[in-house]
Formats: sequence, C-alpha cells, structure tokens
Amino acid sequence: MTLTPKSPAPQNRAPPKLSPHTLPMALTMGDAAGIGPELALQAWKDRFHDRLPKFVLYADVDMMRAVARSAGVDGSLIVPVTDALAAAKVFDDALPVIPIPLAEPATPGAPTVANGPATILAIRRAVADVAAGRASAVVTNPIAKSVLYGAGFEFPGHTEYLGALAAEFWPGEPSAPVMMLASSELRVVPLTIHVPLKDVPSLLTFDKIVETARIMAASLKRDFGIPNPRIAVAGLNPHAGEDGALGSEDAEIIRPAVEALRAEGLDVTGPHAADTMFHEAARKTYDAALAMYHDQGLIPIKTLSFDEGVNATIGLPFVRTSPDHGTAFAIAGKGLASAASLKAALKLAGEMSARRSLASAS
Ligand SMILES: NC(=O)C1=CN([C@@H]2O[C@H](COP(=O)(O)OP(=O)(O)OC[C@H]3O[C@@H](n4cnc5c(N)ncnc54)[C@H](O)[C@@H]3O)[C@@H](O)[C@H]2O)C=CC1
Ligand SMILES: NCC(=O)COP(=O)(O)O
Repeated sequence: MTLTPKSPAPQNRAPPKLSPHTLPMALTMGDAAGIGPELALQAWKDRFHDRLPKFVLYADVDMMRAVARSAGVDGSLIVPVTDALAAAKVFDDALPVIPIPLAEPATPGAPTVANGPATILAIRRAVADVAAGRASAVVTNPIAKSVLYGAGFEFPGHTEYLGALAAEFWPGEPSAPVMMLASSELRVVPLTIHVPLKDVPSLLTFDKIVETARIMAASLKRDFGIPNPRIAVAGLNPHAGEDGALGSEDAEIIRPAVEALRAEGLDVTGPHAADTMFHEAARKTYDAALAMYHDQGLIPIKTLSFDEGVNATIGLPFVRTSPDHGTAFAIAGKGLASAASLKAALKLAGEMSARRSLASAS
C-alpha cells in the first residue's frame, strides 16, 4: 500500500505572485514525536540572528503550541495559515503553520503508527505547494522510517517518496532523486541508500554509476555554482579491489564507468580506496565523492560535520534539503537538540533556489 493521501495536483502553475526569493520554504514537521517540531520552533526563534530564509511549517497546530509552551514561548505565536503565500507576511512576527492534524496527541520520544499518515501528508502538501508556486523549496524534518513502514509507507525514505511526488506534480519533467550529504568539509553521494549491506554488490551497475555521476555533475553546476565539478568515485572493496585480489567489482564495474564518464568530458576519477579518500588533503582534490553504499559515505560526513551537515535531494525538479540527523527520540522534548543542521538545511535550500531561479531567468 502506498500512503499518498490525495490532495489535488495543482491545476494552475501560473507564475507565483511573489518572486522565488520572497516565497517561503515549505518545512515539514517530520515525526511529531521526534525532535523536528522543537527544531522548527528553535529555527523560527533564531530567524533574525541566523538570517534564516522565511519558512512555513506543515504541522499540527495544537502540537506546535504545546512545543512552544514547553520552550517558554507564547502559544499564540504559532499562527495557522491556509496559504503558504500568506505565511511569508506573518513570518517576522509569528511562526506560520499550515495545519496538518495528527490522529492522536504526540508524546515526545514515543512515535505512533497512527500519526504516520499525518507525517506523510505534511511532505505531500509541502511538495504540492512548491509545485503550485506557493513555496520555493521543500525542507524536511526527520521521519522514522520503521514507524512509517508500519503505517504502510512503501518508500525507503524521503528521497524515493519525493521522486514519486515529482513524477506526479511535474509530469513529463526529468526526475531522478539522488541523495547528497553536504557540508563545508565534504559533499558525498551514496550510490545505494537504504538497502542491506549484503545486497550492495548486486546493485552496483555501470549504468547506475554513470547516471548518478551525471546527476551529480549537473547539480554541482546548477545548485552549487561549480562550473567544472570534480567527482571522486570510491571503490567497493578494500584498496579498491587490490588489482582483483580483494574483489572484482572495482575493476569490472566501477572503473569502466569512470572511464566512460571521463570520455564524456566529465572530471571523474577513481575507483579510489575508500579508506584514504576522505582525509583533509584528499578532500581538497574533488568537489564531491560518490560512495558505493550508505555508511561508506555517511560515516565520513557525519564524523566531520554532524552539526552542519545537510541532506539534499538532487536530480529533482524542485529543491529539497533536510538536516543530516534523524528523529533522535531519546532527546525529543528535552530541550537538548541542536537546530544547527536544520538551519544549515534552510540556508542551503535558499542558496540552491536562488541559483536555480537565476539560471532560469538568464
Ligand atoms: N532525513 C531523515 O528523515 C532521517 C531519518 N532518520 C531516522 O531517524 C531515526 C533514528 O535514527 P538514528 O540512527 O538513531 O539517528 P539520529 O540522528 O536520530 O540519532 C543519532 C544520535 O545523534 C543524536 N542527535 C541526533 N540529532 C541531534 C541533534 N539535532 N542535536 C543533538 N543530538 C542529536 C541522537 O540523540 C543520537 O544520540 C531512524 O528511524 C531513522 O530512520 C535518520 C536519518 C535521517
Ligand atoms: N541516512 C540518511 C537518511 O536516512 C535520509 O533519508 P531520506 O529520508 O532523506 O531519504
């Protein structure tokens, strides 16, 4: 079963009344029992100090008022709005919320399957508003995958769900969602994402590597403003296979893909031994790394930049970013969670949107 509560696809994609620079970001609540709601409030509180772009939150209003009160913020500063466009006008004075009612009250740290559909609806509504020109980009708070699977969610995570929403709301436009983790230290793309490690070798193909590296190169130019991006591709096996002695995938799949990409004129190198490609000097030799599996790429960036890492979905017809961390149920509601990664996600979404709108205007 695919949980896609139906709201109509936008009928009218007339140009928005406000320029993309003044449209709010569409920020989802994530799992209501996780740290997303308190991070959204914290980001709003710090909006001027941290020069954050305006955003509208897709969340349960009563839940947000409870979160506000427990943080010592007047609940009346949580203001329901029916339209994301109206949100930009109230953002300076109050936190605008597009109401997404929960099925039951949320308890921090105790997620429920019953609230799964609201978590999913928040994502869908945010994407629909970007498609309708009412918001400039989607920024998501963390979801607990296992909770949503229990609610019938059929996608491994946001990345794949956003790909399906892109196909629905931008029919006919190219869409191939690719996960990129980005910080000032490192940008890295995991080729395979939420799959068991034992399945990784069979999922590595020449075509997947070539397609993913092309999407990376295009995004590094379009979204990050790097005219001639350099991409370093990791090997799969220790020492990138040690000339075949430690595995065949590096020589038989990854190297031919790198050679094909280079023949296209892209600045792609590899396969590199993964254990030595993330140290400081090595990182200076490329603009983004392509890792073969989730932890190969996410361990280095979360170790280097847990506080400011951002997860961006590239290859979509719209901008989406997210903090690099998860729901952190153990600390939810305790006032311990850092909003730094969410703030970085809001800022990066603003920069990516600005670059895209500049490129489409020229
Ligand atoms: N974009 C998304 O929706 C993501 C969702 N997840 C989900 O989150 C759930 C929990 O995953 P975990 O592996 O436990 O990762 P996690 O990131 O939620 O927690 C890992 C550790 O970091 C701490 N932590 C996380 N965010 C923090 C913050 N903002 N400030 C201070 N400390 C923080 C936690 O307390 C915990 O000790 C899983 O269900 C997973 O699917 C995980 C990563 C991304
Ligand atoms: N480990 C990264 C992660 O879980 C984020 O996935 P997604 O929900 O953004 O697809």
